[in-house]
Formats: sequence, structure tokens, C-alpha cells
Amino acid sequence: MADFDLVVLGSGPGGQKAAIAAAKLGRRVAVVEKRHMMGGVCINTGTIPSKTLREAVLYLTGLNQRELYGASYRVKDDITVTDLGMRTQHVIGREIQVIRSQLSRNHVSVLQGTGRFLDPHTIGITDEEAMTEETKVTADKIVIATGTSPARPASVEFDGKTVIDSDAILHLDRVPETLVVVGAGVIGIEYASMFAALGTKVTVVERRDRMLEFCDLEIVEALKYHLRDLAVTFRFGESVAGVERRPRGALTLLESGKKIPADCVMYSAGRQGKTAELCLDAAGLTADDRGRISVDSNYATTVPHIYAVGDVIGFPALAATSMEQGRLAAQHAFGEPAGGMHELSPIGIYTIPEISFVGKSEDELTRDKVPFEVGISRYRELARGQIIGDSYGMLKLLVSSLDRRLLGVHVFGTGATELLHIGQTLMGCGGTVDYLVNAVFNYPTLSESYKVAALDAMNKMRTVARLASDR
Ligand SMILES: Cc1cc2nc3c(=O)[nH]c(=O)nc-3n(C[C@H](O)[C@H](O)[C@H](O)COP(=O)(O)OP(=O)(O)OC[C@H]3O[C@@H](n4cnc5c(N)ncnc54)[C@H](O)[C@@H]3O)c2cc1C
Ligand SMILES: NC(=O)c1ccc[n+]([C@@H]2O[C@H](COP(=O)([O-])OP(=O)(O)OC[C@H]3O[C@@H](n4cnc5c(N)ncnc54)[C@H](O)[C@@H]3O)[C@@H](O)[C@H]2O)c1
Repeated sequence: MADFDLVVLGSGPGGQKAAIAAAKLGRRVAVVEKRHMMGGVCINTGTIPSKTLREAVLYLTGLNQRELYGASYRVKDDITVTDLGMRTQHVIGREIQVIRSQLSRNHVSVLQGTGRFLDPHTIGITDEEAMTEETKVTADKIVIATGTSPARPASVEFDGKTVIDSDAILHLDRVPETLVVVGAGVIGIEYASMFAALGTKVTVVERRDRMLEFCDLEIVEALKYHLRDLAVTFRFGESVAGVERRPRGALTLLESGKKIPADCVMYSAGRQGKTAELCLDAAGLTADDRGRISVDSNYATTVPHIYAVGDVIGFPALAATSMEQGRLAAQHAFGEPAGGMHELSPIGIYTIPEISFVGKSEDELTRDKVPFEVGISRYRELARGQIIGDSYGMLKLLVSSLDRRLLGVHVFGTGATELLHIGQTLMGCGGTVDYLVNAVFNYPTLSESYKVAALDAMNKMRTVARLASDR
């Protein structure tokens, strides 16, 4: 008999949920993780620290209150990295406790160290910090949930201070006056907006012609306007050729010949799957050149008892989807029926202001020749918008002109990532815009924006219907 029914490599969102799902099915489960990384990238270097930092920035700068109390409003004048780090460390500590407690009350063993395959059913574990010999465990099923780390171009010398990646940005010794962000993916833009809010002069360099190309264009334009207002400079269609470290900062050299001086340069130009240490060949597996493992629709690899979930399998690489992949993989591994991943996956981008959407964009519907009507609600016309001082927020509904179902919801502004779930639920239940037209919402709320946008869409559809019926 194997030591465990399931061994999970990695304790990030995917690994945790795989472990707990299997434990709930009465299986003997172990999770392998390095001592200092319980909770994964999500808790230690990624989602949670970045979202907590954002909250600290919003609170201390008083940015969201300035519309009401004036442009000079601040909670604290000189915001230091200690002010920012305190909140982040507090939340990380609490979250690690929550995860440890959940694993322990579900009788999941935590094996400290780095795991690697010795054969398809045996994992070797080395605890570098305890400097003990490699131990071995066997398992019937294995889930790889080892995530990613920031991709570092070989030509760039990272020093953790002047030239950094998104892990090191959490450990800066001061808030830089100037910052270059290389790569306008989600990580780059979220940090660009946080530092801009702190007063740092940020330049974003992005190889592509636009940013966040999977988002609604109108909303990305609104975000760019806001970031430019916070002194962010965008260099789209430009690539970084190299970075020169100097005693008082760094020069970022662009392929076009431009040189951008800054106190600090942060690379957020993609991530690399953490598979190099896994000795995948011992299990009969391979990874692609970005360290990613391919899986089928049940998250099984080409070796049927080995599954892979989370960032290590690539797109969409979100904490939210990783958790669900972990749960589904464990259900499948132990023959428990489970639906597939729901097709309606929301996206939340925690820029300042935040963005969230679900379903189709206007561009996608137009490309696919699906007729739709747009209903818009602007926060400045909602009483709650006035009360909280958000004059820029908006909610946009895309409604099918054929059967009035919701096809997409796009939100920009305060609470976007929370508000979105009302639309997601309605879409998931196949609801139409009529539900929102007829529903009564609490007043004054931002949720009321659904009713306002629904009425807008309905009015437009009625105008089309009236004109069409004119003889
Ligand atoms: C800056 C940043 C901000 C983000 N913000 C968001 C957000 O707002 N919302 C969102 O949904 N997602 C966000 N993400 C993405 C999210 O963090 C990831 O999608 C999620 O953490 C992936 O989960 P995972 O299960 O793949 O494991 P990860 O969280 O990547 O953790 C993998 C774990 O595996 C461990 N490991 C690696 N190799 C081994 C080995 N050989 N043996 C044992 N253990 C090993 C690692 O130590 C690590 O702890 C963000 C990411 C970053 C970097
Ligand atoms: N709120 C969220 O859900 C959230 C937040 C942060 C991260 N994430 C996840 O983390 C993952 C990684 O994010 P990311 O932003 O690092 O990667 P990414 O791959 O999304 O973006 C990297 C960007 O860098 C650009 N780039 C690469 N090399 C360049 C160069 N030399 N010069 C200029 N531009 C260059 C690329 O064109 C690309 O747009 C994403 O898949 C995302 O889903 C999610």
C-alpha cells in the first residue's frame, strides 16, 4: 500500500483545494511545501500581498476621498515602506494560519521541503532549511501545483533593489520617486497604479500596441486616462533592450534608442512554470519551454494518475481558477462526479480604479456577428456614487437583441470586482435583462447600477423595435 492516496506538490490555491477535496472524500493526503512558502505564491508574494498593499495605499493616500475633501487630502504625509509592509505582513501571517488550520483539521499532512519525482509513484523531499537527507513518500495519485516564478531575462542583472521583479517589489527599502515597469500585463499595471497613487512617477514600457487587450476597450481607455492623470507615462509598441545599473538608479534602454532614468526598474514581463526542480522525466512527463505542463479537460497529464493544476498549466493563471482546478482534479482522481470548469469565469483586475468583467466583450460579439444592445450606468448618477465620491465608475451590460439574455458585464470603479458577481449569477442562471428592469435594489447602493443599465438597454431596444415597426 502507498504511503498516501494523494500527494500534492505545492500549497498554493490549486494544491490546497486538491488536498482538501481529497481529504473530504476520506483519502489520506499530504501536501509538500517549502517551510517559508505555505499558501504559495498567492499568499506570500502574489495575490494577497499585492491586494493588501493596494488597500494600504488607498487608505494612507486618501486618494478615494479627495473628490470630497480636496486634492490635498492625505491620511499620512510621508508614507514609508514600513507603513505599507505592516499591513501586508499582518494579513499574510493571518492567512497562513487559516491555511494551516484548514489542512490540519482535515487531517492533511504537511511535508516540509521541495519535492521531486523519483519514479511515477514516488516523491523525494528535501528540506533545505533543516539540511536533512532526502525522504521518500509513495502515492497512488499525485497533483502537481507548483505554480510559477517571475521570468527573468538572462541579459538583465537583477539585484533586488534597483532592478527587481514583482517578488522583490514587496521588499523595497523606500518608495521610489521614479519607477520603470517593464510589461503592461496585469501585474505590471496593478503595481504601476499603486506606485502612481503613492506619488511615484511611473513609466510603463510594453512591447504590444495596447494593454489588457482581453478587456473592454472603453474601460481600458478610462483606466489609461486615470493613470495618466496620476503622472504615468506609457510607452506602447516599445521593447526594453537592456537595463544599466548605476550608483543612483538605473537606465532602461529601449530598442528605439530612448533611455529612461529611474530609481528602480520592475520587470513584470511574464512568468515561468516551476517545473525545473521536479525531475519530470522520472515520471515520464515533460514541460514546454515556459515550464508549463499540458493536461486534459480533467487536469490529468499524459501519465493518468498524475494531475497538474494552477499556474503551472498556464492560462488563465488566476488564484480563483486554480482553486477550482484543484478541486476538480481531486474529484476526478477519486472517481467522484464533478462538472467541468464553469464557462463563465470572471476577471478582476485590481488597478486603481479596479476593473472586472464576465462574458463577452463588445469586440468579440461584433466579430462573431451577434447583435447586442449596450446599457450603461454611471456612478456619478447614482446616489451611492455621490456619497462615496466616485464620479468615474461605470457599469456596462451587453444584452442580446435576439433573446434579451445578458451576454457580458463590464464594471470600472469602486467595488467592481464585487459588483460583477450579481451579473455573473444572472448570466449563469440564463437570466434576461427583464429581471434587472423589474427588480428592486437597495437604495442608495452601487448595485442599483444594474437596474439603471438594464433600463438604458431596454429603452434602446424599445426605440429600435418602434422604428422597425413603423410603416
Ligand atoms: C503579483 C501577483 C498578483 C496576483 N494577483 C491576483 C489576483 O488579484 N487574483 C487572482 O485570481 N490571481 C492573482 N495572481 C495569480 C495567483 O497568485 C496565481 O494564479 C495562484 O497563486 C496560482 O496558484 P497555484 O495553485 O498554481 O500555486 P502558487 O500560488 O503559484 O504556489 C505554488 C507553490 O508550489 C510550491 N512549489 C514549487 N515547486 C515545488 C516543489 N518542487 N515541491 C514542493 N512545492 C513546490 C511553491 O513554493 C509555491 O508555494 C497574482 C499573481 C501575482 C504574482
Ligand atoms: N488581478 C488578477 O487577476 C491578476 C493580477 C496579477 C497577476 N495575475 C496573473 O499573473 C500572470 C502573470 O502576469 P504578468 O503581468 O507578469 O504577465 P503577462 O504575460 O500577462 O504580461 C507580460 C507583458 O509584458 C510584455 N513584455 C514582455 N517582454 C517585454 C519587454 N522586453 N519589453 C516590453 N514589454 C515586454 C508582454 O508583451 C506582456 O504584455 C497573468 O497570467 C495573470 O493572469 C492576475
